[in-house]
Amino acid sequence: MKNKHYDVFVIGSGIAGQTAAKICRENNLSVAISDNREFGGTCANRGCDSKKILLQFSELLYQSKRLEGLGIKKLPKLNWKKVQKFRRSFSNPIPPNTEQNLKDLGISLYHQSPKFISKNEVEVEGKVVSADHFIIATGNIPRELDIEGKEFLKVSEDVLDLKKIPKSITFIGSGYIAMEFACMLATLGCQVTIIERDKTSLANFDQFLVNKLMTKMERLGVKFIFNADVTAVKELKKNLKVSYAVNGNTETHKSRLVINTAGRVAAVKALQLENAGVEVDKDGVVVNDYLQSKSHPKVYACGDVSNKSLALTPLSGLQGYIAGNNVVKEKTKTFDVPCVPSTVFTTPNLSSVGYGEEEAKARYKNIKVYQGDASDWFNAKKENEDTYAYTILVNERTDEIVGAHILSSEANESINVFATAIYNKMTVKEFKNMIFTYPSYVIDFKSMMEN
Ligand SMILES: Cc1cc2nc3c(=O)[nH]c(=O)nc-3n(C[C@H](O)[C@H](O)[C@H](O)COP(=O)(O)OP(=O)(O)OC[C@H]3O[C@@H](n4cnc5c(N)ncnc54)[C@H](O)[C@@H]3O)c2cc1C
Ligand SMILES: NC(=O)c1ccc[n+]([C@@H]2O[C@H](COP(=O)([O-])OP(=O)(O)OC[C@H]3O[C@@H](n4cnc5c(N)ncnc54)[C@H](O)[C@@H]3O)[C@@H](O)[C@H]2O)c1
Repeated sequence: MKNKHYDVFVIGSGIAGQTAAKICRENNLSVAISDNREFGGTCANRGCDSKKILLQFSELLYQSKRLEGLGIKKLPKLNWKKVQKFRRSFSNPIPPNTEQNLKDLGISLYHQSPKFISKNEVEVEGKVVSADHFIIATGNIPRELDIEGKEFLKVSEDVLDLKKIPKSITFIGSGYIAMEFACMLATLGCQVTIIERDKTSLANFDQFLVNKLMTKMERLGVKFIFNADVTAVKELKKNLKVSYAVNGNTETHKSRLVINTAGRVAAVKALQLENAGVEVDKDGVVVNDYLQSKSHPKVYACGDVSNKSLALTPLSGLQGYIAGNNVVKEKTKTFDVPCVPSTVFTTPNLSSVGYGEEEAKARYKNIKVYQGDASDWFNAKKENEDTYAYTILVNERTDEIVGAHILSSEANESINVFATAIYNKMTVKEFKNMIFTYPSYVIDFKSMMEN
């Protein structure tokens, strides 16, 4: 077996791995990167970007439906084949372009999963490769459900790649992925059912808003089944039959497709990390604030696969930046969870930044909660949209805004204004002193913070 040595060996070519690899290379370290799938990672190949491209078509149809009879005479018709062709025009070039870009920087590429064979060596493509540092950036993969018939389950990337809109679909779990796809497919005429083990959807989000979102989704035709444990999937002639336990009874539901959206776990199995003594817990590779493996400091982990991540693209990029810099110069940067806005791209969007109500109440003595339904405000009415609501949290002692949660058709953009405000510790008074464009959703934020 041939031997090779690099200063740094990066595993995974998503945003985290690429960012770290480039920083190391820019600092003249010899760098290799491996991926056992197409280069470029989840977000660009089979996640955020593909999803947003598809969603804009269902959103356009939804907007047209809202305005049907108010000026829209005929609803647009979708050519799904063309929609998919358009989506692929973004995702197909990602792997070759990513590879070329990395090669141009002088980074060596491997197209296989490495296996650790000692603390500083992996076996990959028939070679034993040693490195001074390893950076694990292998991301997350769907959590396998250990149920009868699990081989019939599809996952999120199959939904992104649908050749046609199915007549019916069932999602197991109602987190980000299921809720986003459910809105898209229901709008496109698919019968959507969500089977969730918990008593609610999106348990980490503001439940006042989640309840309004679920009511809206029910109006779109989505059926929710809560407190249900899926036990089996069976193949019928045309459909799949899902069996689930609810209130001590076994019930069944039939649909054309069943999607496992019951969460994602760190992709570490193939790496044989036990041979390097790298500790892993239920959230991923156990790292310290420098993103160094706690049990093996020459190994770093960044992005979704680290146990300090929130599986979001901007955070994975940030962690890649921190890990790369710490490899170049030890202990130069630490990861403190920053103020992270996130959006569930549902209909309407559910966006959130800062503390939730419970967290804020636990952290501060007195919290002012501005909460309400804004569906009769101008912005919603002009779109004939029936769902628009908010929860904004303010530390009463300092008047600082500490959390904002918005359910609106464009919250994915406007939440960034609250992200800026919270990051800069703005008070309500300071926020209200700002001039915003009119008419806009952002200017409504001032009115939301009235008594
Ligand atoms: C459907 C979907 C929609 C999403 N939408 C959003 C969104 O709208 N906004 C947002 O912020 N986040 C979104 N996310 C999450 C976001 O995609 C991830 O947080 C982000 O891509 C993680 O980046 P990463 O570099 O850590 O990992 P990844 O991008 O997953 O990269 C890991 C890479 O490692 C490779 N790999 C895995 N195992 C091995 C191995 N053994 N050997 C070699 N290589 C390996 C993989 O093939 C992959 O290329 C979405 C995720 C999904 C699934
Ligand atoms: N817009 C975005 O930013 C975006 C979009 C998609 C994904 N992501 C990231 O990817 C991560 C993974 O998303 P996800 O939707 O797969 O997971 P998730 O963790 O958000 O949701 C999983 C859901 O499945 C439920 N569940 C778990 N086991 C179950 C079972 N056996 N039966 C029924 N329900 C079960 C959970 O209670 C939970 O509600 C997210 O946490 C997020 O960080 C982000």
